[in-house]
This record gives sequence, structure tokens and C-alpha cells, in this order.
Amino acid sequence: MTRDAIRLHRVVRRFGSGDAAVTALHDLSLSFTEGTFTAVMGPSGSGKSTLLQCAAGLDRPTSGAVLLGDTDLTALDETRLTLLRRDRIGFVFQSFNLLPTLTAEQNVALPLRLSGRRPRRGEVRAALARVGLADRVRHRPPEMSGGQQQRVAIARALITRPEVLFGDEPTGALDSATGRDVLRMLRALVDDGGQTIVMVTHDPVAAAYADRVVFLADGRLHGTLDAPSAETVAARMTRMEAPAC
Ligand SMILES: Nc1ncnc2c1ncn2[C@@H]1O[C@H](COP(=O)(O)OP(=O)(O)OP(=O)(O)O)[C@@H](O)[C@H]1O
Repeated sequence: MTRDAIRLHRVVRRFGSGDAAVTALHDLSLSFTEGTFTAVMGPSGSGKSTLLQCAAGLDRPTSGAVLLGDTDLTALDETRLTLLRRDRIGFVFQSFNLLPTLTAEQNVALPLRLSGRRPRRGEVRAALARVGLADRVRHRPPEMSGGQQQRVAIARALITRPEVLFGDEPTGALDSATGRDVLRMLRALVDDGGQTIVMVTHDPVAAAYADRVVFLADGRLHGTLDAPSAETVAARMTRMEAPAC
């Protein structure tokens, strides 16, 4: 039986007010099945980042509900939302966001320390081994390649065993070969570990690693594509971006 890891119900996100108001998400309902990999695509300004931020509890919808398992994120106060983000959600960014003065091992241990747990060395090393960095535990971010830094960021996001891992263009700053390595690793986390992943990307090749692509246009759902290939995704994007005649 499949279960939804996360569900958005009639989510609206409006920024500003009056004449300057922008509606980034219009009454969006969408769910992400546990143990699946979803790519979110759409033209620039279509609401992809806003969707991810609302789903991950980094931003609050103007109205609607975001359910992580049985918990409605929109009903939580700031303290509870912070705790939920720390314990149940992982996030990786295009720019890695590692602390440059800490070693890989210390960066990965940080979320555990922040939640008051003394990290076991074996646990942190195992997380780094899972992303192929068993031999880089003492290196600091400036001593690592972009791909290695993103792997550290992924190990850090996964150390708390989050229910969902969100990525906002996680391969956007990497060259294509390094990006593919990271995508293969994300795919393996889903296939071998049952991880749920939701990733925003502009790249049809990256989207083809997912089980399903969700397309957004003007803050609205514009269809989905199962078992995507780079070609089918690119064709769909070209149609979406073509000016209406
Ligand atoms: N903090 C904000 N204040 C005002 N408007 C915002 C804010 N954040 C996003 N928007 C607007 O909401 C809309 C959706 O933005 P969003 O960043 O979610 O799009 P996107 O699809 O991720 O774009 P891109 O592909 O260019 O990163 C845009 O019109 C944007 O200008």
C-alpha cells in the first residue's frame, strides 16, 4: 500500500498586497508518495521554489494545508515548526550552505548537536560513507570539489533520517558529469533506502532521474509525467514555454 509522505491541500501563497500583490501558488493540491523521487519543473517564476519552501515548512502558505504524515505544518507555531524542520525534514540547496571552518564530519554532525544529541562517530562516518566520502571526513569545504561538498550537504540533510529530502536545484552549481554522480546517488537513496525526495530543477536530464515530474505554470499544476526521459521532459517544457498564439 502506498502512503503520502507529504500532501499539499489547496495551498495559496500570496506575496505583498494591493496592486503589488503576487500570487505565487494558486489553490495548489498535490501529494508526494513515500519512497518516490519527484522532480518539480516549470518556467522561471512559476512557483517552484515557493512550493518547495511551503512543503518544507520554510515558508507559510497564505491559506491551505501542508501535511507531513498526519501533521499539518500550517497549524504549528514557530517553535514547533522549527523542531519539525530539524527532526523530520532534510533540505539541500544549490549553494551547499556548509560551514567552511568545520570538517565534513563536523558539518554532518551539526543537526544532531543542534537537537542536543551527542553524535556517535560511527553514525557520522557511516553517513559520509553512504555518500562515497569515507576518505574525506577530515577535509573542510574549501578543500573539496563542488560535488564532494554537495555530498556532504546531502549526508548532513540525511543524518536525522528525515521523512522527506527536499532539493532546490541541488545540481545547479555542478558541472554535468558531477551533477550526474549526485543524481545517481539520490536515485540510489530512493531505490535502496526508500527515501522520499522532492527536487526542483530546470534540467530535463536531472528530471529524468525522478519517478515523476510535476509541472507548474503560473503557480498552478500543469500536469505530471511518470517515468520521464530527458526527451519527454524537454518536449513538455518547450510546449509550456512557447508563446501562446
Ligand atoms: N519573497 C517574495 N516577495 C515577493 N514576491 C515573491 C517572493 N518570492 C517569490 N515571489 C514571486 O512569486 C513568483 C514565484 O516565484 P518562485 O521563486 O517560487 O518561482 P520559481 O519557479 O522558483 O522561479 P525560478 O525558476 O526563476 O527560480 C514570482 O513571481 C516571484 O517574483
